[in-house]
Amino acid sequence: MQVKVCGTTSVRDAVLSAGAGADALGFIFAPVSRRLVTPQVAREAGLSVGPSVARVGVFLDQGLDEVLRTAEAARVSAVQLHGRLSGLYVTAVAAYYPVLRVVRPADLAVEADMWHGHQGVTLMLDAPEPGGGIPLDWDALRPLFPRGAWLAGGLGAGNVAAAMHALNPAGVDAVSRLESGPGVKDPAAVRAFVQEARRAAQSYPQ
Ligand SMILES: O=C(O)c1ccccc1NCC(=O)[C@H](O)[C@H](O)COP(=O)(O)O
Repeated sequence: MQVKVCGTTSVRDAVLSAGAGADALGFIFAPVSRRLVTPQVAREAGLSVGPSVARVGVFLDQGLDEVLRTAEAARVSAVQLHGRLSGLYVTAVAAYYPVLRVVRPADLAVEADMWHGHQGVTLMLDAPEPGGGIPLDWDALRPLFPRGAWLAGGLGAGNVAAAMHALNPAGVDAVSRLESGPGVKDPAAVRAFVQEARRAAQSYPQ
């Protein structure tokens, strides 16, 4: 079970999240985000935590060229793709990086079929508004949730165990509930989130 802390905007927060035990850090390169980070800062932050922590570049409806150039400049180890994207586009990115393909509940069944058995693409179920802090209806999604998929959407220390119990995801991801302000991590909230996710993973192993 993997734990990703998203919306990293500084070396300080990268070190904090890695120190708390996060497996992956998210760096958001979507201009609409209040957690936008430059490739240079993301690269520096990635270097500050070492290679055992995955560095995930996060994009929303951006051109293929922009995604690949930004990912290269930031030296990320994986790419997370939000938005209305064709299968061809996702496959093209997956030729270069492991992909977390983010889907909304309404698209879950179709996308799960599309990517079933594709080694380089992992699904992440998220709320319709990324980074919005709104949890999904986990019980309603239980029959649809694919094995091996990740879960995001309004997760924090207070609810990650219940979400994992309901859906048994392969990874969890969060941002809003881990912040003291947009793009600034709350150290206690980050530590508690990682700790609770680990505790829940021991109670409900994959
Ligand atoms: O968080 C953002 O500002 C954001 C903007 C545009 C695309 C993606 C974004 N975040 C991606 C994430 O991976 C978030 O962690 C995920 O959506 C969950 O967010 P939250 O519900 O706030 O925990």
